[in-house]
Amino acid sequence: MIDETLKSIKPVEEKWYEIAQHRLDNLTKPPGSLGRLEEFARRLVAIFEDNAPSMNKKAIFTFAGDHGVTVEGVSAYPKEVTPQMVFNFLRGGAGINVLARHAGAEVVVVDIGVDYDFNDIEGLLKMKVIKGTRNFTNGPAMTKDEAVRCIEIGIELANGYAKKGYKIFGTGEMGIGNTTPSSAIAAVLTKRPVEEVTGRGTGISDEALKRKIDVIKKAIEINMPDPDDPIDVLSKVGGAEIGGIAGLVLGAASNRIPVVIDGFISTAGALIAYCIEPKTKDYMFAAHNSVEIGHKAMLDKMGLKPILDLDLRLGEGTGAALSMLLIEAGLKIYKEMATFGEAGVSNEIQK
Ligand SMILES: O=C(O)c1ccc[n+]([C@@H]2O[C@H](COP(=O)([O-])O)[C@@H](O)[C@H]2O)c1
Ligand SMILES: Cc1cc2nc[nH]c2cc1C
Repeated sequence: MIDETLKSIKPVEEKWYEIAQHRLDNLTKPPGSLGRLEEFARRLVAIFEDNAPSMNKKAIFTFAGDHGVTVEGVSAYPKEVTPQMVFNFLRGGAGINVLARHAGAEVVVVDIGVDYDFNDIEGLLKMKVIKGTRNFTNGPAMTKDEAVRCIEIGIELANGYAKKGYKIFGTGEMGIGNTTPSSAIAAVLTKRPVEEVTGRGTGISDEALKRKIDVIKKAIEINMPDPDDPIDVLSKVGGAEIGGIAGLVLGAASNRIPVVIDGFISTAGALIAYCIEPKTKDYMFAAHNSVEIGHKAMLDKMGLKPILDLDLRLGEGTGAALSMLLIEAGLKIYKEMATFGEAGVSNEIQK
């Protein structure tokens, strides 16, 4: 299934950027004066291959998973918070629910790896691959099959929501401990020292940060993830929600749907997808610059420039929801602004 998806991922065509640029330069403004809003419009026109696309249906996928490595004391919060927050998402009371409502996006909550039995609770997509990953200081977090299954779930969701007419996706996640595997992925795939890509996550002490760095170093030493094999990296030092996000990005690209990448953990998932197929980059928007150090290294590796810089570090998809509003603003400018000709405004630049 992954191979089939990869085959259908095409880069966006230069021709469409030129078509979009031509219109942008005819709108009543000095060329380039709407800055990155113009970039968003150009990219959307090229992704959709449509000069007047609409993005009325938006979905943010919040993948939840637990992490065996939390027994090492790498988070400021207990792992029970993961299922508790899932209930909060389903009741509509979490940060992502508020900001998604603000952005007019639907929140899709996916249990891909929570160490809790939700039974038949309404509103949750039950796609559990694993009841929490294994503690990766002793061996791989997941088997290769489990990692592949997580990616497939992301692809299946992208295919299903594309079919239902959704036009833009956002990524999000919830998982106590998940900045630890994300830093491990960042270190392996960007080849940076662990210290440079490991931060405080939910807000750990200096002492816990030292422990977290040692834990990640040990995990990389013991598991020896192959930096040239992103699925090997995902299975050995990753997490279920990170795999789901990687799959969603691959599926978005194969369906020609723009995907807004949230913060640090989402970017680790996006980086796995990028290393599997670099063409996915054409479909990605980096929502924001997370407080988490190490985020920039991953964005730089993919050549993505974050849209917002609001000192966010919540995850869930909150940054993705906010930046969707700006991406949409760029499209509205493109579709609704008058041209020089229509408005009778002179387009002659004085010498
Ligand atoms: O999105 C981010 O950049 C981000 C940065 C730090 C923490 N988080 C969230 O906090 C949790 C992980 O933090 P931790 O300290 O438990 O590894 C997880 O539920 C994430 O959604 C998210
Ligand atoms: C309360 C809480 C909410 C979260 N949302 C994403 N990560 C989180 C971590 C905590 C601790």
